[in-house]
Amino acid sequence: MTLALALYQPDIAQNAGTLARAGACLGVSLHIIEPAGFAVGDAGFRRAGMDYLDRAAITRHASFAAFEAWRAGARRRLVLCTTRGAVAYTDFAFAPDDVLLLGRESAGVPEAVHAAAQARIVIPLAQGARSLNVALAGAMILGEALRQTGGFGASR
Ligand SMILES: C[S@@+](CC[C@H](N)C(=O)[O-])C[C@H]1O[C@@H](n2cnc3c(N)ncnc32)[C@H](O)[C@@H]1O
Repeated sequence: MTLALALYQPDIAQNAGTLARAGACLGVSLHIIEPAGFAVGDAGFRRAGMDYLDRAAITRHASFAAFEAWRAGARRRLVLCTTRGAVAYTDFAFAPDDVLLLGRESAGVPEAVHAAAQARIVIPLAQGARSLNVALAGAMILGEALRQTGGFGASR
């Protein structure tokens, strides 16, 4: 089993498409927790994902509850990437089957989702900076998780 990315109610098709392409290139599945602010057939999603979307493993979950039901069945840990994280991502010990959850561009995740995660990790930022673009944050954290777990070059 390999790492997975999950997007909580993403607002911006281009960000989700960028992460779908990253997932396809790096052998990582992508879970989209609905409702999203765009249809998965959206032109911006397809433009960002390009032909890599044909190779992407994308699962759409109708709600956070549905996503949690899948995750419970799969027995996978939920690692929330959040500007309110307690642990720097470089100090966190990733497991090869972790699910890395990214929040919504406009609002992150609600408290209940924050509380449901087994870990909350942060990319420490310069003083006064609020947050990174979600696709960039996802790429940085996924890169570290793949490095730690020997996941580069593996397939799903
Ligand atoms: C644009 S940010 C959301 C901003 C939102 N106002 C908030 O405070 O959560 C979108 C998502 O990118 C990820 N992200 C952005 N910057 C991050 C950071 N420094 N550390 C960890 N995750 C980050 C988080 O998953 C976040 O929910």
